[in-house]
Amino acid sequence: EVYTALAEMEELLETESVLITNLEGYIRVQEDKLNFLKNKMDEYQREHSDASHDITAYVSNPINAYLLTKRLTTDWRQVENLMEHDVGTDFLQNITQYRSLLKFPSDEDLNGAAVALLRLQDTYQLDTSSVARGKLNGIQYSTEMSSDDCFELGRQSYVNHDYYHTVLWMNEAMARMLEEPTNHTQSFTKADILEYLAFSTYKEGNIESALTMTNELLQLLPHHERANGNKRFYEKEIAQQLQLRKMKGDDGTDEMPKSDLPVAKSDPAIFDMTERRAYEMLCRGELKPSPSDLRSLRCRYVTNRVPFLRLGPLKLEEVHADPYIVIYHDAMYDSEIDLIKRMARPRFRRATVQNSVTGALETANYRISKSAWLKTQEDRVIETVVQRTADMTGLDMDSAEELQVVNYGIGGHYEPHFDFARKEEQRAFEGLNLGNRIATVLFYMSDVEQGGATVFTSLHTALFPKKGTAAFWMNLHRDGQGDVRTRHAACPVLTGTKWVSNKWIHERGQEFRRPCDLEEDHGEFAI
Ligand SMILES: O=C(O)CCC(=O)C(=O)O
Ligand SMILES: [Fe+2]
Repeated sequence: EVYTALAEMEELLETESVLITNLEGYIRVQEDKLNFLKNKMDEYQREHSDASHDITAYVSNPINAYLLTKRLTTDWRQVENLMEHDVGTDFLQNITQYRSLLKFPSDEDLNGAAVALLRLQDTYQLDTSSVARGKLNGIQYSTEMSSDDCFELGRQSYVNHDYYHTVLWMNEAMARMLEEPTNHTQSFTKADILEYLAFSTYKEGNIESALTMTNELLQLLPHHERANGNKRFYEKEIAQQLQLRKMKGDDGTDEMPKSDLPVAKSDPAIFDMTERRAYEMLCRGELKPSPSDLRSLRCRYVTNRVPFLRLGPLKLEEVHADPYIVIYHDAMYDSEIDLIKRMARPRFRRATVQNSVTGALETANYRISKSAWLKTQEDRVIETVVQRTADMTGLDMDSAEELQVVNYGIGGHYEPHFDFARKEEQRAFEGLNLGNRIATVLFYMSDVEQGGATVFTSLHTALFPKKGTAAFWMNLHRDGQGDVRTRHAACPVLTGTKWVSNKWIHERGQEFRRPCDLEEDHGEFAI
């Protein structure tokens, strides 16, 4: 699929450009054909009206007689042949060939892109009509959505069992439809919208509104069978509820209202509402650490860890005291970033997560991105970056994983998680034999126009990407236990593109650099 990385979606524009050229070609050939036929018709008409003035005189001229006969035999055959010849075939064949050469999105991509748009709408509290008008978080972009686009998004939500967004987008489709000039090629009618709206409104628990909409639908199409059945159901249900309110008791034997609209399985929510609220508020920049948390934080140059740093000190900014989280500025240079992106692009694979039971790597909707791994020895630039990571962390890099380069897709995100493996995840990092992930270094390789922050849900701390900076924190306490306070997430990218790379460092080899202890650390700085 392509929707999981914007870097890959760029290729779709190339596909589109080829399709446009192809369509242009088809239209030109079709127009030539029609022009030829039109000229022929004019010629026929001209001759015919001449002849009609005096039919006898016309045919009595042997030349005319010959030409008339010719027009209706060989000339006409040519017309028939041309009418019969379907100029579309060649162009369709071309498109079939392109399918194996060019990148085409699939239905899964369409669904992924739709779900992404809805996720952005929820996380950033974007109101439906602003989104439809191309406004994202107050910034007006050039794109607008037609009623057809809104209807499709509503339908997609319905298929995903997401009745909440179905109602929002079907209402928007209706509003837009009434504003737009009559469109005869529209794939849906007002009645279709009402049917989706009524059923989804019922699913959302509002039977009265569902009934009102069904009645409205029946005014348009009085014999709509399903709507008539649903109307009876809703009326009965409302009557029963009224009765129930008077005296308790309900036999609940009624048949459910019917819908033949397609439905797919939905995902269960994966993190609790309190954390979700914190996560979303952090993503929107609405939740900040308290002033007392911020008071102790400093910026400083790091010059003493290795001699090289006297020449090129690291620029450290503390962002959280306990657990200690810092940002290094100018931790990766533009030229390094360019090369790393170039190396990663052809190797992108959909990012996976580890199944906590089986240890297997699998894809999940809560992590939408593509990633690639780069080995230290592959290029001098990677070596330099890894050396700098050693300087930034004071940790041994022999036990570090390869550099993981990540590009997020439309609304790409990674929901709250720990980078370390928990006790129950016995099989995590199996085979590496390097212990748990003791530390994370997260390089930001792009600015992100809107959204895409890294947020620590229990620390109320958000890091907004700035190209060239790197975040660093320890995932484990001194006693080797995971520090649950490091739980973090990547917020959905609202606009712009987000590139990061991860360097995960493991426990093995850090014994003298960060000696372990029988106790947890208590607020002492890690570096
Ligand atoms: O992209 C981000 O901001 C965070 C990524 C992350 O947490 C991860 O890949 O483990
Ligand atoms: Fe992470």
